[in-house]
Amino acid sequence: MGKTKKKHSSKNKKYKKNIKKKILKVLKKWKSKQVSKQVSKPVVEYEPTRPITLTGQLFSFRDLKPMPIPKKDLLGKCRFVSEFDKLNRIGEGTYGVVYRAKDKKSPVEQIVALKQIRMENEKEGLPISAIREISLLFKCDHENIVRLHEIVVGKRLDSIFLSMEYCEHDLSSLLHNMTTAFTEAQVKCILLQLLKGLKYLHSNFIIHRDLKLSNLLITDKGCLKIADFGLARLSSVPSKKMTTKVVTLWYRAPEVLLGSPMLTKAIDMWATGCIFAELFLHKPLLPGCSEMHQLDLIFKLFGTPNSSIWPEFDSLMAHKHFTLKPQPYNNVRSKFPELSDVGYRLLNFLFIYDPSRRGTAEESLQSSYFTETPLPCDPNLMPTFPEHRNLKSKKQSNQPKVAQNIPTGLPSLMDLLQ
Ligand SMILES: Nc1ncnc2c1ncn2[C@@H]1O[C@H](COP(=O)(O)OP(=O)(O)OP(=O)(O)O)[C@@H](O)[C@H]1O
Repeated sequence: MGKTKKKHSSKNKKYKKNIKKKILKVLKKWKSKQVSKQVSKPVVEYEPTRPITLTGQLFSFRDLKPMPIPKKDLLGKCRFVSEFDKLNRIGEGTYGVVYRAKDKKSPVEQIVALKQIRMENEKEGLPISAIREISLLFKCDHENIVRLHEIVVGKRLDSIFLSMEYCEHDLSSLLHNMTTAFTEAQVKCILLQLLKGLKYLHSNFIIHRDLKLSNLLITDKGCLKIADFGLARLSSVPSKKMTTKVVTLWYRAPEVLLGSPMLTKAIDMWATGCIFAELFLHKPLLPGCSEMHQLDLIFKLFGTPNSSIWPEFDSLMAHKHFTLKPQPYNNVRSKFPELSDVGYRLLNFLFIYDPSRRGTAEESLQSSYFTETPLPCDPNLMPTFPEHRNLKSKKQSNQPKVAQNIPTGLPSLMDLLQ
């Protein structure tokens, strides 16, 4: 009995082993068929002649299921820059050269701005400023924010361009070339559009961090566009620590100059105050030539702050090795004798020392400055200066650039999200 039982069980084992082997064989065959199907028929067509895929994998073999790529992520299909005719160079900044170019493939004449990313000192890929600019601009959809059409590539791996909507002027060169100042109705029109753009950015938790006249573009239809998002960041609630070396000196808020670790959207509002004043005066309000000089100019104009008007002030000053000359008065009124009382109130609202009390874009838009005469002019009635664009071959920015502490190399995801 015992012998026959043993015989049976060993037969069973052999039988099971054989079946297992067969199943495995069939499975293997089936799997390899699936893989070859995937290879010969990718879900996304990919032209091998195009050198760059800015997005990750095209499809995954892991689960043998194709991964559809959302249309907006099809950066692997970047067009070549040779599909554009470069017409002329229109600007040059710290992070790249900008060209006016014509899209040869567009059925209607389309002029774009091509900003070439400067890669000279980059050893590890795209600079962080470019990655920030691309990721934030792709998120934005507002008429007062410059539109990023697409990423365009050159033959070399390191030639990458942003193709953006073309704007006739930037406010810095426009102001530089104008013989007479903007009228108050025009100043209001520009300020209103800037505040609308900022309201959109701030409600999407984006802080621009480098607002200045040369980063405000104007189309030939008088529409203002906020540009240059190379320093912009996503803010978080509560606000995170950010590098303090942001915003070109003349537009830099006092909390940035004093090294506050918590930088908020209020730094954009201080810069907006400086821009408002500059448009009105036709010259920069606070043209400092060093950080100390900048602070000195601010305190002279707005009075020396103290902890009763700005609670954070004493703790910020505790680590400073300089003392302040007391200046008890706010001298703004004497600088703007022609500004109405409401206009003056709005200006002071943007220059409140305490960032948590400084005017926001949303609040400023409610100011009756925009409903009293002269009313803001219609953007279509803004002057167009076609001749000025040609005058501007190089960026005329004479603002001192203080080193902006920007790390180079490929950013981590955290960097992008900070
Ligand atoms: N979309 C555009 N249309 C027309 N001109 C543009 C456009 N984008 C940029 N420019 C011009 O190019 C100049 C430099 O562009 P941008 O500010 O984006 O470069 P950047 O290297 O980031 O400059 P920055 O040194 O100010 O950080 C602008 O001041 C403007 O004159």
